[in-house]
Amino acid sequence: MPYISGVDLPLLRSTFAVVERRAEHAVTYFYSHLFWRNPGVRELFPENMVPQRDRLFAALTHVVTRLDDPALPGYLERLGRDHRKFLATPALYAAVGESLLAAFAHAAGSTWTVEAEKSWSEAYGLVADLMLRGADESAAAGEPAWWDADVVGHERHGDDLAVLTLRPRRPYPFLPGQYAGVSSLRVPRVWRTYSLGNAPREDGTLELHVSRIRGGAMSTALVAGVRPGETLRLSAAGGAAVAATAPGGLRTYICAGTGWAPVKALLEEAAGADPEAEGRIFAVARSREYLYGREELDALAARLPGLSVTYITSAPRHPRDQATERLLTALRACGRWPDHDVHLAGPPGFLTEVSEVLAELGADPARTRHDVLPRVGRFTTRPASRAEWLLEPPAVHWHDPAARAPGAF
Ligand SMILES: NC(=O)C1=CN([C@@H]2O[C@H](COP(=O)(O)OP(=O)(O)OC[C@H]3O[C@@H](n4cnc5c(N)ncnc54)[C@H](O)[C@@H]3O)[C@@H](O)[C@H]2O)C=CC1
Repeated sequence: MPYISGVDLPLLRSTFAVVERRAEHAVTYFYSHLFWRNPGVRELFPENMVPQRDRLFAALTHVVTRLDDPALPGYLERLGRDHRKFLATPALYAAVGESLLAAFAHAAGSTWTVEAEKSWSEAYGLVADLMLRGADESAAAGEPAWWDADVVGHERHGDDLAVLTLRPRRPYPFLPGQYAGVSSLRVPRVWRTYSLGNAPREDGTLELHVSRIRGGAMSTALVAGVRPGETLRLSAAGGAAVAATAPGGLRTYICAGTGWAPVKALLEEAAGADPEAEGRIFAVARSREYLYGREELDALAARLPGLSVTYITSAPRHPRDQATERLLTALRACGRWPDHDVHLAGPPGFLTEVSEVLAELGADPARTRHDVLPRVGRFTTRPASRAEWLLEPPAVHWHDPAARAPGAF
């Protein structure tokens, strides 16, 4: 049963299938319409609109393919709560709805009937209402739209890596293994997610581990620009890769690059709550110079003597991904995979490759935990038909705020 009554779901999906095939065209029309009709709105969006364009259709696809999913209202309420950081007002939701329908009408051509328009208008209204309800509830609970956090430490590890220490100005609730949206005035209105690199501390400080991405404005600003004394913004912590292994349970932690950050947080938690923990840790980096967390990992391993530690890097002058091959060889030599919880963090390609091999080795996919990471998609790589979406629904670029940290704000 669709949870949205009065909306013709098959009609909604068939018009969306037509619009999706002309996605690039529809998105260009949508933003032109939105900015032309609402001149003040352009400045709410980042300067670089290219990633934004993919995000719009990824989000729409997520909603359209799940209109009959009972989990959708909760998802939309959390999304609305998260959108407070974009300063999304009821007027903006209304303007977006108007431009979306105009763009759909334009892209759908003769398939855009009065009935289709009515169904889309009703469906958008319901989506916007649920998102606004989530935003209102979070504001009524006293949750800020974002947390200001002062940079109190900035440690460089070579040209491409930095560990930032932040002190939020008000209590920031999170669980070990979660991530936060981060924004800097150096790159206005852009938000990127980074894992929090520590378990909650008494002094409230947080670590962000940042690897500079070629051409990435935010990662470059955080690694090479930001200095102590500056202020960053954090959105509410989210992420589902947080369930700690029950005391006494076997576990394997595998991290690559700055995927060390959430694993470090989980290990800090285990060192406090479960020092007898048994299992293994694999820390992977493209070269020895990129193993920036070695001292901390050795110190944590000393507090967790039941966990073996293996460092793996590519051989000198070998490609970055040789480290993954070496890791997979090491994982194949390990036993008892069905008995282990596996905590994984690292680049998306790494997660895909390692998860597949772990499943072949007998690890339980339900006990293999990692964040849902965005696929870097362009229109050209988007599935072309509804059948393809069903086989391989595109991942949503917005982070999944499903597992927010509990607590007072
Ligand atoms: N919560 C999480 O899961 C976190 C994920 N990350 C992700 O990690 C990445 C950071 O990258 P860096 O620290 O620069 O790591 P990196 O680019 O130096 O990669 C580290 C290692 O991962 C493996 N790897 C990388 N790309 C691969 C691919 N496509 N296929 C197979 N193996 C691959 C290689 O062995 C490489 O040596 C970002 O993509 C970020 O999104 C970062 C922090 C937390």
